[in-house]
Amino acid sequence: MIRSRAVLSAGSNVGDRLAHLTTVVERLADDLVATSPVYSTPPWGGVEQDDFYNITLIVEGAKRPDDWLEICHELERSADRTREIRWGPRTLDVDVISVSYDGEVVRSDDPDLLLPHPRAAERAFVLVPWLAIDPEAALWTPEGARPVADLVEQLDADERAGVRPVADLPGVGPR
Ligand SMILES: Nc1ncnc2c1ncn2[C@@H]1O[C@H](COP(=O)(O)OP(=O)(O)OP(=O)(O)O)[C@@H](O)[C@H]1O
Ligand SMILES: Nc1nc2c(c(=O)[nH]1)N=C(CO)CN2
Repeated sequence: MIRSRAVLSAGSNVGDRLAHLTTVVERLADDLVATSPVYSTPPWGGVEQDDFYNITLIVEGAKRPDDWLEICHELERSADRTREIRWGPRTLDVDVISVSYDGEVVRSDDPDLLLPHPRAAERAFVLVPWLAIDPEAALWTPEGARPVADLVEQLDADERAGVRPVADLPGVGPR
């Protein structure tokens, strides 16, 4: 099978947030290209709740887009993730932000796997960690491919400032 590269975003704001994010890095260890530091991030989406810890990861392997999504769901299930409130508190949320084959970005309007993730461009908690591990990163948006650095610049200063690095996961700093 042809290798694909995916950008994944993981977040947690219930229970041991670092432990939950560590399960993601451990599960993906064989495919890992880069893991961002852990960022503390204010809740996005309007629901009052505790701050999240977030990471963005770049992974590469002989996998189809659905395979990456399945791993995300498997990780959420292992963390006993429940979905009560949209954009509400959760032990672990893992989203597929973008998938590409040899630089060619996959676009999907399948509601089970929208690609690139339609809300990524608005989320400092995705973009800031992504930029930290790939300063050249680009995200396909309805306006075309946009450098992640420009998308970050265009976010509210407050939103950007709220996203703060707090830790590297044990043994898995950026590389
Ligand atoms: N790119 C994607 N990554 C992850 N899930 C996706 C994606 N596109 C569609 N989905 C679907 O979205 C559904 C809801 O996912 P989830 O509960 O994680 O949403 P959410 O994290 O609350 O909100 P958001 O989608 O805004 O991040 C899942 O059933 C999943 O199949
Ligand atoms: N800061 C931050 N906010 C969120 C997050 C997240 O991972 N980080 N995930 C959500 C679920 O969709 C809703 N809001």
